[in-house]
Amino acid sequence: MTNIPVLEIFGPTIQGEGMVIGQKTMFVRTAGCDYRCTWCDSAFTWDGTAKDLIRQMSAEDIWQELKQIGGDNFSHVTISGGNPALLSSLGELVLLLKENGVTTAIETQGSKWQDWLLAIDEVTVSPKPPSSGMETNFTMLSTVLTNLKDSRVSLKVVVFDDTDFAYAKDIHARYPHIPFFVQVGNDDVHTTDDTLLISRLLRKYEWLIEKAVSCKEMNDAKVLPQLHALVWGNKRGV
Ligand SMILES: C[S@@+](CC[C@H](N)C(=O)[O-])C[C@H]1O[C@@H](n2cnc3c(N)ncnc32)[C@H](O)[C@@H]1O
Ligand SMILES: Nc1nc2[nH]cc(C(=O)O)c2c(=O)[nH]1
Ligand code: SF4
Ligand SMILES: [Mg+2]
Repeated sequence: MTNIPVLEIFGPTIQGEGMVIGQKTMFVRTAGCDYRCTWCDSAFTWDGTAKDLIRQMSAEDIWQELKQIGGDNFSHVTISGGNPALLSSLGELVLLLKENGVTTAIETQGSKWQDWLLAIDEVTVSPKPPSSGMETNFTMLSTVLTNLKDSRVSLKVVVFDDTDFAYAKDIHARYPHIPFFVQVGNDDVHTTDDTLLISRLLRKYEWLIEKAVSCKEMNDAKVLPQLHALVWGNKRGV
């Protein structure tokens, strides 16, 4: 069945964010999202601008393309989007990767559940702070996190300002036993001026570190930049 809408397959690169930052990985980016974050760095997955690039693929098609692009140089695949948890059809891909000895990770915002999430090796759940313009459904988020209680899961909140930081504290307090990450927000996702962007992101990283180290509720949190943005700026497919 060619029923997985794919926008990008790329790598190997490194995971630039969160719980397995630095891990060599391939990426599969699916199309479509139930959110519309104001600052989304992958808005082309849902705003229509890349609709002609969407390919309806089968799990086997995706696996063949991963091998064609990555050769022998990968053993890990990250599925992102958009929101991949919109797609029940991804279960087949997750199974196929597992059968071939490939470990898997996923990026999702915790607004939807799929049973195949239980077969993913590293699940990153990233609820959205006020600056995104989105509202968190805490009932759904709690259901997702409860279902994943025996999985390797982490929470990652992108922070742009003080209000977002307060939201991040609240999320960490609600789910204290889940490894927690705050991530620098990129507020200029279109610039091609890497030098300017990188120096800005580093200043924002310093600001976020300052916030976290002076906050006792964040004693157990990890503070990270988007490593890929510091290396490649806003370039796509890295
Ligand atoms: C593009 S999203 C796709 C997966 C899923 N929809 C989600 O948001 O978790 C992947 C990750 O990028 C983060 N992200 C998106 N735009 C960002 C930005 N402008 N600055 C920093 N992180 C961003 C999201 O919060 C999420 O953790
Ligand atoms: N290198 C790299 N790391 C990432 N971590 C999360 C990404 C995403 O867009 O979901 C991403 C991405 O697009 N590239
Ligand atoms: S949930 Fe993720 S993909 Fe969807 S709009 Fe927000 S950041 Fe973008
Ligand atoms: Mg990204």
